[in-house]
Amino acid sequence: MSADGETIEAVKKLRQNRLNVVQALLHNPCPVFDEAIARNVLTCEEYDQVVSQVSKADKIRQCLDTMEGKGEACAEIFLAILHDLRGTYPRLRLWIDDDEQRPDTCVRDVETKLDRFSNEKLLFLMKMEKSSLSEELWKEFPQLCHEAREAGLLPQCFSELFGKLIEMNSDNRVDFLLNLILEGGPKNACTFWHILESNGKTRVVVEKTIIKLKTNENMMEMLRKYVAAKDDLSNELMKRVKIIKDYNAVPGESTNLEDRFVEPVIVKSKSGLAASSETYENSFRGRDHNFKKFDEDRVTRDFMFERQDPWVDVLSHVVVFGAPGVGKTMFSQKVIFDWTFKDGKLNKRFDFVLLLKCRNLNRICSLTTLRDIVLNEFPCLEEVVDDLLKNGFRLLMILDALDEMKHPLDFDNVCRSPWQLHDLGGIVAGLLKGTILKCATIMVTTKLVGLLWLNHVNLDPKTTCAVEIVGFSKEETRGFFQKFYKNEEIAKQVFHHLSTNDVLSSLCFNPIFCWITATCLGNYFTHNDGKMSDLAPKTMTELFSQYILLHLQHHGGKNVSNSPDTLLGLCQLAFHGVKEKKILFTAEDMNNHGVTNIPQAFLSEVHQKSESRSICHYEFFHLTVQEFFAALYFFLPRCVDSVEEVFAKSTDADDGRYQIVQRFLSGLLAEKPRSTLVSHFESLTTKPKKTIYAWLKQQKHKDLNCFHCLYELQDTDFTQAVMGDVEFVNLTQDMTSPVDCTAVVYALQTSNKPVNSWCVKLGSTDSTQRMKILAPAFPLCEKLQFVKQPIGDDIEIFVEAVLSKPNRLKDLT
Ligand SMILES: Nc1ncnc2c1ncn2[C@@H]1O[C@H](COP(=O)(O)OP(=O)(O)OP(=O)(O)O)[C@@H](O)[C@H]1O
Repeated sequence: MSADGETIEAVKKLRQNRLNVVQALLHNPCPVFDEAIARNVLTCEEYDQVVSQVSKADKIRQCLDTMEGKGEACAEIFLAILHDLRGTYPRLRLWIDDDEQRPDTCVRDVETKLDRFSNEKLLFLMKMEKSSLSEELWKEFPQLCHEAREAGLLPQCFSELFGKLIEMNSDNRVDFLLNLILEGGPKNACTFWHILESNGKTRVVVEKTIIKLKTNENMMEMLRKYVAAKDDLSNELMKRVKIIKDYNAVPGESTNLEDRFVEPVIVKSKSGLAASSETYENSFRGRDHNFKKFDEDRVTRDFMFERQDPWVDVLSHVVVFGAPGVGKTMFSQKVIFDWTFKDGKLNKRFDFVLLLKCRNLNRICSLTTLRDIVLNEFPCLEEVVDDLLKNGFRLLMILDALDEMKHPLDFDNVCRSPWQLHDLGGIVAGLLKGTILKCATIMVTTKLVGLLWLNHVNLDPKTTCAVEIVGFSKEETRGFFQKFYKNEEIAKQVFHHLSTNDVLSSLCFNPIFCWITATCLGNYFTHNDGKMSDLAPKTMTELFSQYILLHLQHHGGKNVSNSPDTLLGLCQLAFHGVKEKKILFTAEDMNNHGVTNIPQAFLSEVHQKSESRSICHYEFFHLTVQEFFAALYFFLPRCVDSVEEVFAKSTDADDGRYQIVQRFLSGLLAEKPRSTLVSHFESLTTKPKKTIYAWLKQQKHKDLNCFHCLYELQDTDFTQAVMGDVEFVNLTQDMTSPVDCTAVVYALQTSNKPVNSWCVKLGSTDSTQRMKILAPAFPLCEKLQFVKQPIGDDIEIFVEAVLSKPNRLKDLT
């Protein structure tokens, strides 16, 4: 209330929103001034004073000062003017009441008509009219660029490149500008229409468009159909992606994507696709991920859909690749989920998103058209499909799991039109090559093997964004457990269990192993008394045995457990694969090993291109699973291969192919995994025991892998026996990861063996973590030497460990 009792709500509102008003009106405040004169709240003198200010911002401020100075009644009328003109200044809608009851008193004809259209319709209208707008606005281009900049409609990168932008002189310069405006989504399109309308030179273009709309029923109808189809598609996709089903879900059981999804580490591919595809061969190894090294190249989901070069019109390809189980499918689900939210960045960028799963496309065997494929998947697009597929502008087409595509991609005979009858291989090849939907963005997810297909496309690096999903770092793993258990306490306990066990936690960088670990460990931590937690899997073999059991109980594993022949064949296939460094198997391989009934719980289909056709291969859904089955093979009574081979090979220092198999072989001698597995398998022998024990004794731990085997074996007596004459002097020099440290410390602590001299190298990236793992073993040493690197910041951990129990330490350097 003011001193004379008058309420001062309107004045207060104007004052509070002063900055908002200035920003909203900035691109052209004149219509507001005109309306203020028309409604008698601004006199001619006051108007002269307003327009005599130098900048537009100061003109608006002067006008606001005048209104506030004239009191509540004037301020109320001024607020009403802003309300009536809210269509011209969309930013006003951020705070001004959008009260439909309030009658529009504005008399400005064209504007009222623009106001009748939703922002979405104005965006589609701009798209539809792009070519005629391009022609008619060519001359006004520099002025429009200025106005678009003032209204904040240009992407950030053009604040620096603005000088270059207004100098553009090409025929398609307006087209380019309109693309930039459209990139900002419906609100920006609406503001731009109003900019056109408020400029004397361009107003006629708006009027012409409105008249065209009024006289052309089809155009009006098309706008309506577009908006409706987009809504329908959005609802349909939301239904499909918001729920995920775990591998072991019982019928009816599901989880919300948002309740499970954790942002994985994604890095920009530096080497380019050709080089990355070559590394497929090398993917046979390489589990250790040091996430720190990815920090620099890490990218966000939004970044992937930004044009890398500001001057290109569209981003043509987004390629997302990564190891099996690393979360490529989950990622594309999340992209779609984000799009379904209005006002999100992706929703502004793309009007339509289509998801085609290559596995589903495999069902198509006859000639077809892209139009039919799309309609079959999304019948809700019936009314707009032809327009949509004309060139695909502002369309995101996602091809999920290209590696699973059965049809050969025919790059010599590509499809050239969405309406052309063609085989599927030619259609997908056309999408990748851009002979169809040339203005769309095609996103492909694939394992490395699928990148071989893309080598045929010569993707332009300026219009392509290639990224690799690397997996979860420690932070994401923690986040995953929190989401998975939905119980802070259990998540904490499991995470703690893992942080004291590098053997298991090192697996969790791959989301699928993170899920396996979470699935298997949960039961051990649900009881508050903590009694069960001691029984939780500690070794890789215990974890995998639990997981295999889980798969056999659910998820179609029954044909393995009910059929000893299938199991034997599967294990034999796995072993021969490891032996030949092979992870992809043909149908012939399957036959040769007697795997007639493909167990989908463990093997997935991959389609690899050869000269002119696509060959169907099978692979274990992860190499580690293959290695587990390879080890299991030697415990089956009908195994015909000799386990000696697995240990003989390890003398060749460069060949690590059997390392993990050796660990699983040792682990399968241990009691816990055997008792887990025995309920589902025909009896497991102990045939390999003699060879494994002999090898471990004879190696005397020259090979670091022996320590891992001892860890998996969990046999205290044997560990004590073999640790008798081990030389430690340079042992940690070979330790390449914290997991190695864990295995060595286990052996030392179990045997309680005094160590004469030990040279420790902590490494530069994870020295604290290594120090924490190794420290409990330091009291056993007489002479301890830290090479290349002093203890430094980790001194406290060191001191605490050494003083915590009687120690033999005499010499420390
Ligand atoms: N970002 C994530 N957040 C949470 N869980 C994830 C994530 N990514 C993957 N997962 C888990 O890992 C499992 C496998 O993921 P997904 O199927 O997406 O992998 P993929 O890379 O497509 O595998 P493949 O190459 O074998 O087809 C999912 O079912 C889920 O349990």
